[in-house]
Amino acid sequence: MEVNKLVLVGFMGTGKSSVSRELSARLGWARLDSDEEIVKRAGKSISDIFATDGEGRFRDLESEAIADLLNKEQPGIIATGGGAVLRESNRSIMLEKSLVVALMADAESIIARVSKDEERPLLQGDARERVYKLLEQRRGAYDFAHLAIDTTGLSVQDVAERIIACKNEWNAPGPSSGSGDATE
Ligand SMILES: Nc1ncnc2c1ncn2[C@@H]1O[C@H](COP(=O)(O)OP(=O)(O)OP(=O)(O)O)[C@@H](O)[C@H]1O
Ligand SMILES: O=C(O)C1=C[C@@H](O)[C@@H](O)[C@H](O)C1
Ligand SMILES: [Mg+2]
Repeated sequence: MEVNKLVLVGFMGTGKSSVSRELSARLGWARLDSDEEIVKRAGKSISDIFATDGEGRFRDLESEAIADLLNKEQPGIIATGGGAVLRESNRSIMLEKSLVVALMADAESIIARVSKDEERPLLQGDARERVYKLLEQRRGAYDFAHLAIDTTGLSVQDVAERIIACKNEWNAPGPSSGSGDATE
């Protein structure tokens, strides 16, 4: 069966939200974002959820949002929060229901990208130090994805093009369809 969901996973600032917008425009698929869904459902910002309800509550809302978005009938691109991969239940539903793409970038690119806005509670304080520490803690956390793309030095458009090429290859009929090692 042809894949009709793409899930983007990756550390903060690797471009999941931006690339999902580009993919949605090119494929005509719905653009869904677990962070945005959580904010909509909770009626408050991610920083407020962390501050008033705690990270555990945020993670529960995140798991619910991811499952609900993946269970929609319509084709879609789902950008996930940077920590969505931490729960095994999230990883398994993503792998079951979609083509999972991990976006990567080197630490300095991530720092440059995330310093443009303040909406990341886990990077409060010294963002540079926090990025290096969290990247170390999450080493390997995104390796479960079906494919990985290093976005360092690539534009959002370049990344979207590569993902579409991989999706088409994944769907293509043939002996290696869907089972080959598409990891870049
Ligand atoms: N390939 C890229 N090259 C340069 N800048 C980029 C690239 N991808 C994203 N950006 C910029 O980096 C910033 C963060 O991107 P984005 O919000 O898409 O990341 P994210 O992975 O969704 O982060 P989060 O996990 O925190 O939601 C934005 O300002 C975006 O314009
Ligand atoms: O990496 C993380 O744990 C997070 C990333 C963001 O997308 C948000 O989901 C939230 O700030 C937590
Ligand atoms: Mg995002």
